Amino acid sequence: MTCDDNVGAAETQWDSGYSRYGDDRLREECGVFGILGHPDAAALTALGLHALQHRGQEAAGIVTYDGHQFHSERRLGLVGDNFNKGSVIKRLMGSMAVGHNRYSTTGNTLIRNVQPLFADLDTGGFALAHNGNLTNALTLRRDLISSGAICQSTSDSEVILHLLARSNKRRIVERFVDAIRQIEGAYALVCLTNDMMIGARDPIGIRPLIIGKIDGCYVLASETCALDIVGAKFVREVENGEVVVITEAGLESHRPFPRRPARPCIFEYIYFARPDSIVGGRSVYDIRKQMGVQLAIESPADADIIVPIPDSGVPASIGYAQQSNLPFELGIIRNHYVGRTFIEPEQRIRALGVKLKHSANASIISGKSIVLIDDSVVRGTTSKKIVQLMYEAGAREVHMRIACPPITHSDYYGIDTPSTEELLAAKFDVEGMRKFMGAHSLAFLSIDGIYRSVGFEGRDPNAPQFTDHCLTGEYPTPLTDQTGDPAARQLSLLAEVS
Ligand SMILES: O=P(O)(O)OC[C@H]1O[C@H](OP(=O)(O)OP(=O)(O)O)[C@H](O)[C@@H]1O
Ligand SMILES: NC(=O)CC[C@H](N)C(=O)O
Ligand SMILES: [Mg+2]
Repeated sequence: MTCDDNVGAAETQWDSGYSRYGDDRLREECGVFGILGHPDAAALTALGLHALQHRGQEAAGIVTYDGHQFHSERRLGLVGDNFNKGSVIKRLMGSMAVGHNRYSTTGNTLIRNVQPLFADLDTGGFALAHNGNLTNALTLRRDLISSGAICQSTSDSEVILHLLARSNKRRIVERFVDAIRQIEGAYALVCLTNDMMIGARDPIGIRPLIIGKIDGCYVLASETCALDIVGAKFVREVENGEVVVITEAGLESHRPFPRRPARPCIFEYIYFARPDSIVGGRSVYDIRKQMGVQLAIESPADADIIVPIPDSGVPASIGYAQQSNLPFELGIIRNHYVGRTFIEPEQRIRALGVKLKHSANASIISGKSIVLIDDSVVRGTTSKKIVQLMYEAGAREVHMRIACPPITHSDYYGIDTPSTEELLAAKFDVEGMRKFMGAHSLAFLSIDGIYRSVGFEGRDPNAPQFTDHCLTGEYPTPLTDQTGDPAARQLSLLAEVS
């Protein structure tokens, strides 16, 4: 099957539970944002989503409530292309809004899967924005369908709406708690009802969610960079397993799960979050720089200059250069009109994207022995292309250094890896990867090096401080859908093109 076979194909959830529709895409994260009680709710949500664009480039949506009706705009494409007109923002009336940037993990890139999802419940309207991925969604979906549910989308997130609708509890918050007690996996949720905004994080807090305030109004967002853009002040994080209910009267906190230690995803620090965000009380930029420092301590290289692979490799390169006392040089120039390539849906386009995105600054590279630094290697598309580019620009030696350990396992919590076999580090050992890339030498940061960069002495094997399943294969929740009946992975018989 080629990538193009994806178009118009009925949707099936394949072997490992990932959404494979004939392409080998690796997708990640989503961005969520919500605000209650502000006259410019839709405009601020559009700005917040803009700041969170790095978390999802596939589609964006905003739902508002004006006291009488909900208004929804859900579009395929970037926030800046779809929510840049006054007329669109004007249509989104009301002082309550919730927004979402999507990268699909379950369900194709179709308008019916674009969030926020909306349902008319007997308690009123309910809009849902979800970052993460549910690991028992297919099992729940099959049960719901066999008891009469008619699913409107093929996204895992929709099961939450059905569970809410079917709950026999009276109050909406009780129904919500009833619903999230049945789901497994990763979720940071921002929801809107007729009179409240609800935020929730899964019991170990895999995906981030923070609380801010602007002009006396509460804001919920995936990252602090979304607060900064609208001028909101950071209040605190929504804690793991916490449900916050925000009304005009203020914020109420609920604890529907037994208390457990948090285990947020280590990849927020490695790649996902924006470097100017503060995640878990730590600056992402500082941590990435520390990853570079640790990498230089563990795997020094005899070279002339340090060259970052933009964008995410930049902070680690600064740390590596400082630690090794070598000059930091922009040997690769990044084209600003190409986004994140790792999250590009199709491998063919991703490969072209990498080519378009990075150009060699030959006057810096020529004749030099260089250390190339990137934050991570997934398929190896970027590193292979860039090593080649460096040699073409006249590099004498190219030493590749990666500021995280090899990614050997797939993710089930909001990053859509194609299959474990397609991860470069699952196919080859370090020497095999070096040969694949064509580099003179190759080294990865150790797992303890990652934990040291975040401020610990190392990884606590008895109670790991983060979930690092992609690096260790230790999954922190049951993977129910992986053990279920493969027949249940047929998501929809309907073939659609958009
Ligand atoms: O091994 P690969 O499959 O190529 O994936 C890894 C690359 O993808 C990411 O960059 P991306 O272009 O997505 O985003 P960035 O601009 O934030 O670095 C990451 O920073 C690596 O450079
Ligand atoms: N990456 C995400 O957080 C995706 C959210 C949800 N699972 C979807 O596919 O729409
Ligand atoms: Mg990169």
